[in-house]
Amino acid sequence: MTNPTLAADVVVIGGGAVGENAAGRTAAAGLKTILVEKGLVGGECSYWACMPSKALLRPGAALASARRVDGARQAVTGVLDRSAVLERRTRFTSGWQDSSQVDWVRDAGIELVRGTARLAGERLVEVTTDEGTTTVEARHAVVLATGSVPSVPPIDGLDSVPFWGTREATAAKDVPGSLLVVGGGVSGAELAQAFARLGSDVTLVARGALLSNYPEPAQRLVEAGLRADGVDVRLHTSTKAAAQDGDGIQLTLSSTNDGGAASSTVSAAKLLVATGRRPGLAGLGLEKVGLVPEGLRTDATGLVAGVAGGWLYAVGDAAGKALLTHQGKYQARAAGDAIAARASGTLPPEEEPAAWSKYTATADEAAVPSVVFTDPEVAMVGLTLGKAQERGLHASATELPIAVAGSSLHADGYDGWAQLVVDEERKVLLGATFAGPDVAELLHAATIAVVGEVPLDRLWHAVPSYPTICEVWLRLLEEYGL
Ligand SMILES: Cc1cc2nc3c(=O)[nH]c(=O)nc-3n(C[C@H](O)[C@H](O)[C@H](O)COP(=O)(O)OP(=O)(O)OC[C@H]3O[C@@H](n4cnc5c(N)ncnc54)[C@H](O)[C@@H]3O)c2cc1C
Ligand SMILES: NC(=O)c1ccc[n+]([C@@H]2O[C@H](COP(=O)([O-])OP(=O)(O)OC[C@H]3O[C@@H](n4cnc5c(N)ncnc54)[C@H](O)[C@@H]3O)[C@@H](O)[C@H]2O)c1
Repeated sequence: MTNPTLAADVVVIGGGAVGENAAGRTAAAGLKTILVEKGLVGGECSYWACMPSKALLRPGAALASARRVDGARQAVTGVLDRSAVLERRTRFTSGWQDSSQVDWVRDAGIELVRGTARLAGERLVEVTTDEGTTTVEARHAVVLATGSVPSVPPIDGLDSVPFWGTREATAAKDVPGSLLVVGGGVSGAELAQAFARLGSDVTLVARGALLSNYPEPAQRLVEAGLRADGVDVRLHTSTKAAAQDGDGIQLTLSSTNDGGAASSTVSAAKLLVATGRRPGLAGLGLEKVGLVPEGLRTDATGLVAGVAGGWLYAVGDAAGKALLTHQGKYQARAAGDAIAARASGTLPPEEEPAAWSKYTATADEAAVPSVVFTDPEVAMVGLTLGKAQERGLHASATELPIAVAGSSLHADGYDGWAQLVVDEERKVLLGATFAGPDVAELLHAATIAVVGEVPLDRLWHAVPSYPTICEVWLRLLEEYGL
C-alpha cells in the first residue's frame, strides 16, 4: 500500500517549456501545482535545441543577408568570429544554468521539486530526489510533459564510436574541422549549415530527400543554400556502418537509388546523428495505469485515452503530435485551462469541449506552423497539397517564385518560392509555404488565415504593404484567379 506523503491539485512531470506553461495555467487558476524536473528547468528548447541552434545560425544569416545587398556587400570583408558566435550562443542558454527559470516558476506560485517522477498508480506520482522517494497524490490531474528522446538508427558500429546528438552539437565548445551529419530533417539541415558557416567541412547524409515533410521546391532551395555554403549534400543515401578512423569517424554509405549495390566511405573529425525524436515515455510507470510507453493517444484537451477517471494528461513532445515548442506550449495552455475548468466544475469531466474552445488544441489537427531556420528559410503552416488530398479534401495548389518589388529590394537576386493550398469547396486556405531568405516573419499572416478560415474573397482585401515581400500574397491570389 502506497502512503501519499504530499498532496497537490496538479502534478506536472517535466519542467521544459511545455510543462512550465501547463503548471503556469493551473497555478494561475488557484490550483496547488507541483512541477517535477529532473534536469534544467526550461528543458531542451532553452538549453540544447531552439535557442542555441538559432543562436548558432543567426550570425551566419546576418552576414549572408548583408552580402546579398550591393553596397552592404562591399563593407563585409571578414568571416564569422567563431568564438564570439559560440559565446553569444552560451549567453542565450544562460550558461546552461536555470536560475532565471526557477525564479519564474516560484513567482508563478508553482512548487518546484527537483527529482525524477514516475506514476505509482491512479493519481499517484512517486518522486525520487537526492533525499529519497516521496509519493505525491494529485487530486485533480497529472500532466506528462516529459519531452522526447533522440531516435538512434540501427547503423553497424555506431554503438562503438563516439558521436554527437543534437545536445552535443548545440552545446559544442569548438567548431570541428569537419563534420558528418546523418539525418536530412530539420535538425540535420539547420546544424549542417550552422557548422558549415562557422568553418567546418560538412557532409550531410540523408536516406531520402532533404526536409521531406516540406514541398519539393522548398527542399530544392534549401539544398542549394547548403551547397552554396560548401555542404556536401548526399541525398537518397543510406548509412551502412560507422567506424573509428584515427581521431575521427568513417561512415560507409550506399545509394538507395541503385539498391545499395555500390558503397563508398566518407570521414570527418566528428559525427552528428540527427535522425528524429520520439516521446520520452520510458521509465514513467505507465504500465501501472494500464498504458504502454510506446505512445499515448490524447484528445484535444490533452487527456490520455484508456485511463479511467480522466486525470492523466500529456502535452508537448511527450504527446507526440507536433514536436515543436510553440505547439506544445499551446497544448499546455489548453490542457491547463481544461484541468482548472474541470476542477471547478465549469467543464464536465472527460467531456471533450467544442473545437476551437480555449480548452482544446484544435490547431494541432490542421494548422501547425513551423519554420526551418536555414538560409533560405522555409515557413509552412497547415496542410500541404498531398496531406490535404490524403484527407480526401478537394484541394488545389497555387505557387509562384517570390519575385516582387519587396523581395528584389530585400536582396539582390532574391530566390524564393511560395505556395497556397486552397480548399476548393469552402474557398479557404488549408495551408501555405514560403521558402526564401527571411520569410519566417511572413508566416503568421498565413497562420491567421488558416486558423480563421478567412474566405479567399475576403483575404483579397488584406492588402500587402508596398514594397514588402508580403506582396507575394497579392500575386498568389491573382494567380489563383481573384
Ligand atoms: C536541435 C533542435 C532544435 C529545435 N529547434 C526548434 C525551434 O527552433 N522551434 C521549435 O518550435 N522547436 C524546436 N525544436 C523542438 C523543441 O525543442 C521541442 O519541441 C520542445 O523542447 C519540447 O518541449 P517539451 O517541454 O515538451 O519537452 P522538453 O523541452 O524535452 O522538456 C521535458 C522535460 O522533462 C524532464 N523530464 C523528463 N522525464 C522526467 C521525469 N521522469 N521526471 C522529471 N522530469 C522529467 C526533462 O528533464 C526535460 O527538462 C528543436 C529540437 C531540436 C532537437
Ligand atoms: N526549426 C525548428 O522548429 C526545429 C529544428 C530542429 C528540430 N525541430 C523538431 O525536432 C524534431 C527532431 O528533429 P530531427 O531533425 O531529428 O527530426 P526530423 O523528423 O525532422 O528528421 C529526421 C530525419 O532523419 C531521417 N532518419 C530517420 N531514421 C533514419 C535512419 N535510420 N537512417 C537515416 N536517416 C534516418 C529521416 O528520414 C529524417 O530526414 C523534429 O520533429 C522537429 O519538429 C524543429
